[in-house]
Amino acid sequence: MNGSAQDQRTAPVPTFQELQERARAVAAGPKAHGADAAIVCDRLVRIFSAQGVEVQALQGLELTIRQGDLVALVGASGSGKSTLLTILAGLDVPTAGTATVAGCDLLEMSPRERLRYRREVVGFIWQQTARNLLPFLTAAENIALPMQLRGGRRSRGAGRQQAARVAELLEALDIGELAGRRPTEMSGGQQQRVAIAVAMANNPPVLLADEPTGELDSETGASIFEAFRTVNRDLGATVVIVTHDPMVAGEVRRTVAIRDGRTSSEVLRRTLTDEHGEESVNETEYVMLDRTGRVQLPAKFLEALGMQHRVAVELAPDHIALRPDDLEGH
Ligand SMILES: Nc1ncnc2c1ncn2[C@@H]1O[C@H](COP(=O)(O)OP(=O)(O)OP(=O)(O)O)[C@@H](O)[C@H]1O
Repeated sequence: MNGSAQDQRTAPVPTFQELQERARAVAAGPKAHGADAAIVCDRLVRIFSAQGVEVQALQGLELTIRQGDLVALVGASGSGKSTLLTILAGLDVPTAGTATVAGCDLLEMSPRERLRYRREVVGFIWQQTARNLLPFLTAAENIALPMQLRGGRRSRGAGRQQAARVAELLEALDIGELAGRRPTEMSGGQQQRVAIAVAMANNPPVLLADEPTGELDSETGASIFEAFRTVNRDLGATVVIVTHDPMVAGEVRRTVAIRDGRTSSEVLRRTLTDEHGEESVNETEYVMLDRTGRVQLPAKFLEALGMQHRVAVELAPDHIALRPDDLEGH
């Protein structure tokens, strides 16, 4: 811009640096609860009725997952993990409560919006390797398919963009040599890595996986987990993995346990570096506190101290102490 044009300006145009500072200030300002979350579930309930019997698979589940997190969901068989995941995937609808994923309200979507949601907002990986890929297509064709189904107005260059995205995903997940192979020509682990690329084809902000390493040996499982880490770190997706695999649960920063259709406890892991540069992993276990003040204590803690029915509770300046009931029978 020349000098005379600058002189004619009435309001000064902010510099790039000023704009950056403003953006930082807005980002650092106060936020509503869950505003920066990828997933927020509030009092989520799912009741199934089968042959006149009602099963409460989710019983008021609360869960917040931040953008960019890599989270494992664990819990006993029948605790409600898959029910939660299928709701988050837009494949099932809760009976009550609210669930929001990447700003989409899962209870309010029209069928058309739900279809778009499943194609563009969440990627999903099933445990059964064969369920994730079409058997008559090669890996590269499987990865291109979600982009073709997304459709919209076909611009010139769309095909080139799709081919570039396929190449990008093949490289990011280190599966370039599988591009021309059909699922029957791949191992289970290779199929799952291709499945992760398929799920990420339309660059969804959230990736969900139900027992993705369930059919694989532990070494192959570790390579699949590495692929999830890549997707989380390099492609920026928030990743939620339902797993029984202790290796997976032990590697993520956050493990959320589900019990009887509710989030019951979680473990947060932080890597600490001491003054000698030695790294150690610090694990802290948390239990959920609901809005009425109820907490569900880990069964192993209760068993260790023989706590049942009633516990003595005492307020200290910085904590609440729970002790076995020493007046039992009174
Ligand atoms: N379609 C359905 N109809 C009836 N009951 C169902 C249905 N889906 C799930 N349930 C019931 O809901 C409860 C939770 O099931 P869910 O599959 O979510 O558990 P899970 O924690 O994923 O178990 P697993 O680890 O064995 O997969 C179980 O009691 C199950 O029998």
